[in-house]
Amino acid sequence: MPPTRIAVLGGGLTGLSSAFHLSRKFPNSKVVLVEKHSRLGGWVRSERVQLPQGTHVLEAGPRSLRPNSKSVLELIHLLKLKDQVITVPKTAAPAKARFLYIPPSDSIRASGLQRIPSSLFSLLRSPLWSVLLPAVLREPFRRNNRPADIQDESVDSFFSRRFGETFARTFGSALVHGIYATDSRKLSVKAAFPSIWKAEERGRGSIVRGFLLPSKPVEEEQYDLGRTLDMMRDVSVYSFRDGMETLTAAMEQSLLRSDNVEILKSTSISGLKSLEDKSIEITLAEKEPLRASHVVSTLPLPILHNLVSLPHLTANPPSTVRVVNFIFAAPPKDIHPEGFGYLIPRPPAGYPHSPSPGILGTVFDSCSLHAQDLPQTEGADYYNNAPYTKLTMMTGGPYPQPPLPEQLCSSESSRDMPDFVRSLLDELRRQLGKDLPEPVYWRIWNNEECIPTLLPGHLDRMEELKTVLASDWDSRLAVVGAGVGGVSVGDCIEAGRRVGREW
Ligand SMILES: C=Cc1c2[nH]c(c1C)Cc1[nH]c(c(CCC(=O)O)c1C)Cc1[nH]c(c(C)c1CCC(=O)O)Cc1[nH]c(c(C)c1C=C)C2
Repeated sequence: MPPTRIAVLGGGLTGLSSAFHLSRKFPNSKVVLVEKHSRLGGWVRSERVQLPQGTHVLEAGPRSLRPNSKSVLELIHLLKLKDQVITVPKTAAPAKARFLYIPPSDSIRASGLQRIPSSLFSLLRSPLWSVLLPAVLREPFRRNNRPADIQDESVDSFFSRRFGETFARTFGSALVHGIYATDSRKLSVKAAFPSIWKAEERGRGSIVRGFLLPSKPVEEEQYDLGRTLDMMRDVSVYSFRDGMETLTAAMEQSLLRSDNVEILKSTSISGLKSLEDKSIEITLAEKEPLRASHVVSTLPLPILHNLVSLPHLTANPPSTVRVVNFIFAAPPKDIHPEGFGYLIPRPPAGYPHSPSPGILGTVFDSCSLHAQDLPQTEGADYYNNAPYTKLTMMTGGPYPQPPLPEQLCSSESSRDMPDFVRSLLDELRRQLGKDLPEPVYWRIWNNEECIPTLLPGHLDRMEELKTVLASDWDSRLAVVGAGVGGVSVGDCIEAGRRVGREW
């Protein structure tokens, strides 16, 4: 029976996408979106700040998208956001130049900011060659060393087996910092990087061989893309003129215009139970309970665990990421090299036990996102001529961190720079090897428990969860979101697009 009333729990990316797609797919059903906070959008938060000579978009969460996610392109088409898209071509510096920062204390010979080679020529000239080249050249000739009895393992164990420990720590841990903000020794390779896990199988033990062989064609999903693919030709990454919140705000506006959608903000959920007639009752704090024929939970799994008894909801520990935006009144050329930014690998001795700045990486936002800032730089040469530079430092994850000021703040609200921000700035000067000017603006965001670390065995656990949802809840309760499927913006939108297919 098609759903009569669908409750979508959680108004972040997955919740908004679920409500948007379900309300279109079931136009005769009522969709109620319930969100604890007074705003929708979850971790997607963009803010335009006003400085004496212009305005700048700052992001707290995801800031750019890759064009390979068709579910996001479809939303851009359906929500008519094409004119607000800003793109970075594949040939531009931020697409090509990505860096690692290797501290002088590291055991590998290269130190400082090192460009990650993107071609054989650049590899041969890179001080990183001694870590990269022998590891990659030897890998196809190493014996198949995946133990027969393992179904999954950590990213670090996987890369160490195939490329050696130094490669795994230098590149693997940095990659994992930049996506999951976690320790690569804990993250499941099969859940986080399924294509690499499959490549090893295809290459009969060798990842390199596996990537050289054709992979099985997968059944193509159909998307309503309009002309978005044309717009994305030769694009490396993209965003929106007013930041990523454009996407979540447009979904919210579309839901507000829909006759069959109701949005309940500032509404906490205190319970969830299946009733005799198979409908589901959602208990709300300070409001009448809600009855639904079907429920989509996009809540973080540990939060759902407080509402209902289901297996594996607390298996994955979440990472907290502190994000600090800086604006300097100087062109990017005076602050940093041209490029996307840099990632920092795990220290050779592991993460410290005492609080530290804990920098995972820094994004050179002006390079990819200068089109968000006003006034626009005359001519194309923003790198040499823009009057301002904006960049973002990402900290936390597996690093223990010092306490934050009680009130999260920015240079607008606080006269003095907190010690934490000062320590980041000192570290930034060391890492860039430059005597930087004082920033004219800074802003702290604390993304508390924002990304789950999917521990090995995650995919099997999620299969078991699905089985229980089918047997005990008749598949009327769907559990989706970053803690179940992938953590990227595209994964969250896709999860919302697919939910309810079996209803
Ligand atoms: C709040 C910080 C976040 C960190 N990772 C993510 C967030 C939201 C999630 C994430 N970041 C990336 C991906 C892969 C995207 C894909 O399409 O494959 C995901 C799921 C890649 C990425 N990492 C950084 C940037 C700017 C991007 C591009 C996408 C985006 O804007 O999020 C930089 C970065 N992110 C984090 C750290 C520690 C870091 C360091 C420089 C954590």
